[in-house]
Amino acid sequence: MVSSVQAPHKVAVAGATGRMGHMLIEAIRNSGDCVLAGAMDVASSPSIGNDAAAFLGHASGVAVMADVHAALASSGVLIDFTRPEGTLAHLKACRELGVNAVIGTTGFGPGQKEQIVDAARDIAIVFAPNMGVGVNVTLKLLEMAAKALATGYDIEIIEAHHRHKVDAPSGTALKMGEVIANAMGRDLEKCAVYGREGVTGERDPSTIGFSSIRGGDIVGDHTVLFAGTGERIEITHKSASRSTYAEGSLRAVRFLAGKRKGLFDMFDVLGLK
Ligand SMILES: NC(=O)C1=CN([C@@H]2O[C@H](COP(=O)(O)OP(=O)(O)OC[C@H]3O[C@@H](n4cnc5c(N)ncnc54)[C@H](OP(=O)(O)O)[C@@H]3O)[C@@H](O)[C@H]2O)C=CC1
Ligand SMILES: O=C(O)C1=N[C@H](C(=O)O)C[C@H](O)C1
Repeated sequence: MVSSVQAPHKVAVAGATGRMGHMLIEAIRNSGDCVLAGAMDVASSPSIGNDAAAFLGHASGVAVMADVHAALASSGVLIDFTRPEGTLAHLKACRELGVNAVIGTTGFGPGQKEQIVDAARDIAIVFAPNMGVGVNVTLKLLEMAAKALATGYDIEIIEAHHRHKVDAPSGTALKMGEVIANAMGRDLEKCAVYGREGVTGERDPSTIGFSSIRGGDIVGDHTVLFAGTGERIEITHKSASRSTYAEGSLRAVRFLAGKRKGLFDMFDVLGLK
């Protein structure tokens, strides 16, 4: 449902010339209740100074800027799909200016995640490794499957992404592992196995395995395999377009309208908790 609370939502986009940046600027333009109020990218980007919607053949009146504070000056919320170090620098500025944030970036280490938790004491943040509705419903299905298949089934998570992706396993695969481990009362940090090579020995039944494939223009595929004796169950989600991530991000923007502080995820946004 499209909320009209505080609409139009004034949205800044970080990584404005990236794959998700472009998808978000197009989704904002088509949304009806959000307006592009700021756009930022790294200082070395050749697009600095250009209109942020030029790639659509449209003039938004918003230039891509390297100055984070200037790009946030007219915005109520930032959508950030960049890199962990960039997101954390942007978040510092959001905190100083009282701008809320939707964070889709993946690849954060534990200390970096703590910084996001800390920022949520002052501003409202939606932080999720996958903004797509379908993936979040898949996470709920996995929770149910993991409880029912707690013994006798080996769990393997296989993800495939495009050749440009820089982090592995994907944030979504790690979240799937976390949801499954929590449902089974296991600690993912202790039971995760990342890739296999050489003489590995027999499989330890308490482990959750991760395999990552990188190639071509694969948008994002995730399969969780529950391999038992005499049967196996596979739960798969495949993304065919990044538009699902952009639409989910705009749902997060609407969810944050009127919120002052706190850390939320897409289960909160979609009412799946
Ligand atoms: N949560 C979700 O639903 C989804 C999450 N993602 C995640 O979003 C992130 C971005 O993905 P994608 O759009 O494909 O990546 P891209 O590389 O296409 O875009 C990243 C953008 O961020 C900029 N950037 C890079 N480093 C920094 C930095 N240190 N500070 C500020 N800006 C920076 C890049 O600029 P330049 O190109 O000039 O370096 C580029 O404009 C990844 O972490 C990815 O895993 C992706 C899709 C969905
Ligand atoms: O880098 C990507 O492209 C994606 N990243 C996210 C992740 O790491 O899970 C979400 C989606 O799979 C696409």
